[in-house]
Amino acid sequence: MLRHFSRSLRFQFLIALSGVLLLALCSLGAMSKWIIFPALHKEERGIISQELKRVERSLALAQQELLAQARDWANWDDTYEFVQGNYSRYREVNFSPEMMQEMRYQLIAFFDASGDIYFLSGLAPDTGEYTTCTRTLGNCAWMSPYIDSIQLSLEDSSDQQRYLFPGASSPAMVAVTPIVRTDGSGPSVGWLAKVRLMNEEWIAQMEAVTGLPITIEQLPSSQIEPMTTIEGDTIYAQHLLPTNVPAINISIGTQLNRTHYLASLDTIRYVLIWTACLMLFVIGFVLWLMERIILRPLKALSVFARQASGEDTRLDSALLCQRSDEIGILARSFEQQLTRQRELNAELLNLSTHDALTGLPNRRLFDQELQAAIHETEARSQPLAVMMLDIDHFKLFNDHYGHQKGDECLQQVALALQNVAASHNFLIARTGGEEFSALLPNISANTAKQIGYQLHRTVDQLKLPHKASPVAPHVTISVGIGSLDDSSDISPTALMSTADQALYRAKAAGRHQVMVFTPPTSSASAYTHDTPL
Ligand SMILES: Nc1nc2c(ncn2[C@@H]2O[C@H](COP(=O)(O)OP(=O)(O)OP(=O)(O)O)[C@@H](O)[C@H]2O)c(=O)[nH]1
Repeated sequence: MLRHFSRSLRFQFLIALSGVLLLALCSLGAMSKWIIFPALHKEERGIISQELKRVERSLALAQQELLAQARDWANWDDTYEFVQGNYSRYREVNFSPEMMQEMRYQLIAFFDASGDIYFLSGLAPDTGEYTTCTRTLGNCAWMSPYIDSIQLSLEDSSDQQRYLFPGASSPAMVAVTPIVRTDGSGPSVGWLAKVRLMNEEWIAQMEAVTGLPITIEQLPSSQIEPMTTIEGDTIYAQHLLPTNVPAINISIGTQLNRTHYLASLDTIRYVLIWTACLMLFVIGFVLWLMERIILRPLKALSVFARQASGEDTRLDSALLCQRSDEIGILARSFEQQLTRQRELNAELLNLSTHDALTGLPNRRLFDQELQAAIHETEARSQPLAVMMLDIDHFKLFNDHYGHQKGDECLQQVALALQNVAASHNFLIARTGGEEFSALLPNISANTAKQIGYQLHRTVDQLKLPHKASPVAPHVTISVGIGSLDDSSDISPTALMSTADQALYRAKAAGRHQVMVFTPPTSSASAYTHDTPL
């Protein structure tokens, strides 16, 4: 059963379409894994990268703003005069803790033309205490690292500059610019530097401006952090910015919620699952269609063919033959061939069991029927009679009238004998050249004798001329009758031998007579009959 199914078209279609489905699903999976998901991921990284650049631009703007504020003060005649000691009230007029807090300056430093400290004003990072001094000592000691870095930068460049500086608690942005007159004329008489801490307060302001969460850290230069990291439903991106202290970098970063990305993933997964289900349905539907349109009719056709080859008369091909498609054409031509084949078979069977000249059953059919009749007779204990009939002096007929006339004579005699056989419902066959045999089941020897006379009379009544016959002027026959009761055994040969012996005695007694079998004398026991088995 399983072996048969594995060779069927249904199985082959199933395997082929399952293969197609598997290939399509693998393609979908591969496309998702190597094209769709990476594209989404790239898009997500692109978005966070752009947001980070926006934060960096805001930082650059903040630095630019601080530099502009420093330049505003440095390009002012009052400052110009103050640094040269010509404006004593400059401090009182321009400096106050409120101004420092409002402007979020941590430190404002003035340097003379030789780069030495002229005046310092700042808010202590720890206490917020406002101090002014001319040296980085006492309350102004916290200013020392800033001042050192500024003086170092003055050595490198005499132009204005801005940079990031790693502070003790938080990094700071520094802007340094030369002090000149308001109209920009005259030589620089010193430098002015402003320092603003990038502390939590500053970060909060930046977050308000950008609308993004911002993290700022100071990292050793040796520590290289990845640009982008993903943790759960959050993606982080950061950028390392150099400071004027080579050993330390400042990392500025931001983060985004991945809900958009995760929602896209969910949507794509949903689409993929539904696509797979749809494909499954389509392939199932195709299989169903194939089953209905091709496989079922083909199966019916194969059943039709099997039944036809088995000569099954129950086959019903009407539905198949009514179809207008290729299967219908195939079924119709198959049925036509089958009908033709049956006709030929019937013709062949008829040819093999009937005599071509007279149309009577031949010896082959007679012997088959004889065998069957003996079995039947045995089983039911019924009588069975046989006859042998022979045209008298038929050689002389042929010699006198010719072979053609002899054939016609045989046909007429056969027809007459057949009519009698049909009326009594027994079988008569042409079993030799001019010899006929009759099989009379369930008929006693006496009744057979009556029938023998009837046959004898019938041929007589034909009055077929036979001038050469020494017996009569017309064609006559001799009849020998035997029966199962007369036979010592029940073989066909033995049974036919009784009729043959009776015929021989009819011939010997002068022909043109009916003779019933009588047991032979010892001298007559050598008579034989050549009926084959
Ligand atoms: N025309 C014709 N003659 C046939 C046919 N078959 C056999 N014969 C002839 O039938 C004749 C039979 O002759 P025999 O066996 O000598 O018998 P017979 O002449 O009838 O003599 P008895 O039977 O003794 O009365 C032969 O001449 C055969 O040629 C046939 O199909 N057509």
